[in-house]
This record gives sequence, structure tokens and C-alpha cells, in this order.
Amino acid sequence: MSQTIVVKIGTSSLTKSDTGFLALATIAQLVETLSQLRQQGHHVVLVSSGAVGVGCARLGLTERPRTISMKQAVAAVGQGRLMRVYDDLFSSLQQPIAQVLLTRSDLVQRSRYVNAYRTFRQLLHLGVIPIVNENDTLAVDELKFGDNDTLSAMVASLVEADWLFLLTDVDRLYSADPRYNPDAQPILEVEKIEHLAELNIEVGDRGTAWGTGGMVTKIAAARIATTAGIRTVITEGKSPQNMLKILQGESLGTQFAPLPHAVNARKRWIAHGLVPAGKLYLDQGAVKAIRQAGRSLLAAGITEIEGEFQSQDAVQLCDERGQEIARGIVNYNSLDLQKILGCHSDKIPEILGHAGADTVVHRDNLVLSS
Ligand SMILES: Nc1ncnc2c1ncn2[C@@H]1O[C@H](COP(=O)(O)OP(=O)(O)O)[C@@H](O)[C@H]1O
Ligand SMILES: N[C@@H](CCC(=O)OP(=O)(O)O)C(=O)O
Repeated sequence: MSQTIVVKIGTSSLTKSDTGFLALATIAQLVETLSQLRQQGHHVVLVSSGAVGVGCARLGLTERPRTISMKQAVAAVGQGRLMRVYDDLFSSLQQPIAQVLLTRSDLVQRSRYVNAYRTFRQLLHLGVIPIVNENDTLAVDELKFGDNDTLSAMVASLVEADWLFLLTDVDRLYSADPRYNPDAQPILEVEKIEHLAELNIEVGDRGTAWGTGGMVTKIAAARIATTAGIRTVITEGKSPQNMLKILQGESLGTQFAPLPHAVNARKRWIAHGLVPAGKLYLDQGAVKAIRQAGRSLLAAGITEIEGEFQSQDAVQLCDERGQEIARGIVNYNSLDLQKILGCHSDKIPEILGHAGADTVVHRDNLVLSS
């Protein structure tokens, strides 16, 4: 059966850690594996990091740039070279590819999100492998994916993928960073992403010198993807052919099972496409009504708000401890909400001087966090 497969490969797998040069054997194997998946009839998207790493190698820089302008300039050098290598290798296997550079803002507006979806579907329909990266050269700091693990999960959700493979320089997730903890235990399967906290996994604060985010962002990506009904696998980048075995049912890497009841496309956009502009703190009753009974949020259940936002912006709904329990589109701006929080809905017209929506966040615009 034809499946949609998104594969993300990190800088740590694409380049040699000692020289920064391209890991050509790995890239060739990746290209062969992805072409094979296409020949088997699957739809394939590659999310490839490496623009900054390859750009640095090209310019003879020995460490990752620190300033934004330098990083953006270096990425412009590296992205072109990276695509040239991919195109040479894929062309020798008669596999057409396309470059898709995304910025976070491309997914915030619903119409642009839907437009991106249509472009991906068309490329996949044509049998092309889109190669995606963040548009590092133009992305602005306030509105960035920041790491390609998150980007790949959002792309997987956008294209309604069945699988997300995160290829990295470790063979799977461990109970702690195996680089510093020789006793770290391998984790083979995560049945429910909500149970991950119980495993007490130590992820450190970052990955390799060239990677961005380390395991933290891979786990965040798994959270986004599994919520969208996508099976997610963390596995070794230097053996991309293992993906074929995993698709045949072999237990390699760490596999995160998809949630059985994936949220619909619009709610996925609310949860991950939109960037929250504020926080609403809820009392226990409201948390229970939203979490357990699937109700809308009313002004009466809000105890405090944070941030300046407009009506129809996305906001985080948090419990009393500040833990996010859901996200949604708010029906009031922050100034009005400040006046009506804690009040019964009947009192809203009197307080504001005009009739407002009955709900602060309607349940159709509200998505529970996993
Ligand atoms: N619990 C953990 N299990 C496995 N690896 C971990 C863990 N915590 C941190 N890491 C580190 O994450 C690194 C991979 O992340 P990163 O360097 O960002 O790779 P990539 O370039 O593939 O995105 C590994 O090399 C490893 O040192
Ligand atoms: N967009 C950046 C990569 C960002 C990133 O997440 O890197 P990595 O952790 O190596 O996957 C680049 O192409 O260099």
C-alpha cells in the first residue's frame, strides 16, 4: 500500500564531524533508499538540514556562526551546494526532486498553509521528492521554526504523512545522552507520547556542535507528529537503508506510536501552525470541563491572562501551575478579556458595553495538548 513518508536528516549525519565535509557515502545511501521507496510507490518528502554546515565548510569556517546575519549568509552559500549534490545523485537514479524553502510565517496564515499543502500534494502527485529546509537566509528571529525536527513534524502533519523518520547520529533515543552516560538504557517503543514524562529521559540541553536542538527537539517533533496520527521513528542516519526494514516491521530505532484519534487538519493548524500570542490561566473547573468534557472555554473559568493579543489570535490555555493544557483561537482581545475574566457570560454586554461571543474559546477552535 502506498504511504506518505517524511524523512528528516540532521547536519550531524550529513557532514563529517572532524572536517565538516559532506558524508558522501551516507548521502548516496539516503538517495538510493528514498528512490527505492518511490519505486515501491510511496510518496516521499525529505527534510534536509545542512545549509549552515555545508556553507561553513565551503567558506573554511571551523565553527557554527554566532551572529544571525552571518548564519543567514552562510546558509545561502550552503543551501545551493547541498541541492546540487542531491540533484546530481537523484538524477543518476532518474528521480526528480524539488527545493521547498519554508519560513514559519508560511504556515501561520490559514490560506498560505492550505496553499503549501496543495503545492506539496501536486509535487507528490508528480512523483517528485520535495527537499525541504527552513529558509534560513530570510527567516526572522521572532518567527522561526528554529530547528528542522520541528519543521519536519509540521511538514509531516501538513502532508498528512503516515511515517516520520528522524535520522540522526545516534541509533535511537536513550534514557540519557549515551555520549556522556555509558549506562544509558535504549528506548525501543513509546506506546503513548503522554507517558514519556514517566520515563524520566535526560536529554541534555543541546546536541552536537553542528546540530540544533539535540533530542529535545526530536521529542517535541514526535509529540506533534504522533498527535497528527503519524508513526515517528528516531534512527541512525548513517544507515538510511534501515528505513526499508522498519517499514517491513523490524524493530529498529525508537518508534513512537501514533495517537489512535488524530486531530483534524484545521485543529492541527491551530495547534502547530499558529504561533500563540498570549496565555490564559484557568481554574480547576475550567480545566476539567475542557479536558474531560470537551467543552468551550467561558470567561468565568479564567483567573489571569498574559500577553497582548487580538481577537482571533492563538493563545495557550494553562492550568493554575502554568502547564499548557490546550491551545485555541480566542474570541476577545486581551484588553476586553482583562475586564471580563472570572465573570458569568450574561454579564459581558453590561461590562463591555456591547454584546460579545458567549465563549472565550469555542470548542471547535480548541485543541488539547498531548
Ligand atoms: N536521551 C538521549 N538519547 C540519545 N541521544 C541524546 C539524548 N540526549 C541528548 N542526545 C544527543 O542528541 C544528539 C543528536 O542531536 P543533534 O546533534 O541535534 O542531531 P541532528 O543534527 O541529527 O539533529 C546525539 O548525538 C546525542 O548526543
Ligand atoms: N536549517 C538549518 C538546520 C537546522 C537544524 O535543525 O539542524 P539539525 O539539528 O542538524 O537538523 C540548516 O540547514 O543548516
